[in-house]
Amino acid sequence: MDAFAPATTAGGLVYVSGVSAGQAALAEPVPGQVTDVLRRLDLTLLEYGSSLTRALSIHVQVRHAADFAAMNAAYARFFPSAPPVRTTVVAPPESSGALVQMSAVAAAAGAPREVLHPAGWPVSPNPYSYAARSGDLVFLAGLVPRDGRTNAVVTGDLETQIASIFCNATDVLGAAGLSLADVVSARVYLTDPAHAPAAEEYYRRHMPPPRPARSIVVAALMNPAYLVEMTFVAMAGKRALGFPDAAIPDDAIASPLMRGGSHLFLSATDGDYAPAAIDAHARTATGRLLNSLRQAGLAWADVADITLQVSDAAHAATARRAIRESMLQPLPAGTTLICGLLPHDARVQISATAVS
Ligand SMILES: C=C(N)C(=O)O
Repeated sequence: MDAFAPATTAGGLVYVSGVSAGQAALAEPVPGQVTDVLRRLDLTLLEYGSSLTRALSIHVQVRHAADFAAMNAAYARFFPSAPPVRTTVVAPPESSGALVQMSAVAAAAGAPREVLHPAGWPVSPNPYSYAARSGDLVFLAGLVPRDGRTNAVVTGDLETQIASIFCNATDVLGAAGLSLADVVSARVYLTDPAHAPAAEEYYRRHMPPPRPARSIVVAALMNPAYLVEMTFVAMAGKRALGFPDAAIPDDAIASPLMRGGSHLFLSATDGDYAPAAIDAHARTATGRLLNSLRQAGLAWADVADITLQVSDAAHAATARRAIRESMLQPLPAGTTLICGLLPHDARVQISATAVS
């Protein structure tokens, strides 16, 4: 019983669930697996009336940071021009032989697609664009502490690194005529949970309230010097709270649900805390998500895509089964991310995108 559909179409976008290489390619090294995964994404997108060339955003999980260069070389062959934005983190795909897992969001048939580049910036050293727009929705690449104007890696403490990410984000959003006040969704990847308080303090000072829906997890990144990566989605001039009646305090780190036009972004909901059983964690997280949807006048059927964050690969199948048992058809697309969670005693978290 799977909790995720292979893909869903909603609001002019196709959401494709996370996939690893098929059985026949699992014995291959990284280039063969990357090629197989991208072909599988393409086939699914074609079935849903889109294609890999119309991808807006790809999320990549690699098992070993040492495979980054080989992953990039194989990946680049699929995108000779105008590649989608991309976020890459070190996270073990669930299947034991898999070295890489990817999920995608693409423009549906007939929907516009355009990549954007900040004025004066050199091209990215890796095969991804910095921003991709479809209609009013703008996806940003996972931004790392690398000065976009020079491609120099920014070392230093967490505050220095986040400052460089916010500076890059300002330039990239500017290329779309947007600002940080238009961000509807943020995903934060920290390499060390001890950095969370400093990251939250900087984020609170620089992200204008009401702050976007957000998830924050712990994962290693592609360059050992990086302490943080952030992925934003923005919506031109249409950001609004998902629950218009709910007062969100100005110091709240995230809004539970942020609307951008017809798209709704739900912050990651926690399950129970250790030592509860994993299925209880997953049911609680699903219940909280459903509650947020109901408060916004939405239902499970409006969910297009979910990210299931679990603290251990051993929890993934149990969590998915419990989610599947607590929800109704139709199934959303989904990705499982095995990573460190915050707070440290969380075991399961779920974030989602819905379309009304
Ligand atoms: C830094 C990235 N966004 C990447 O390599 O995907």
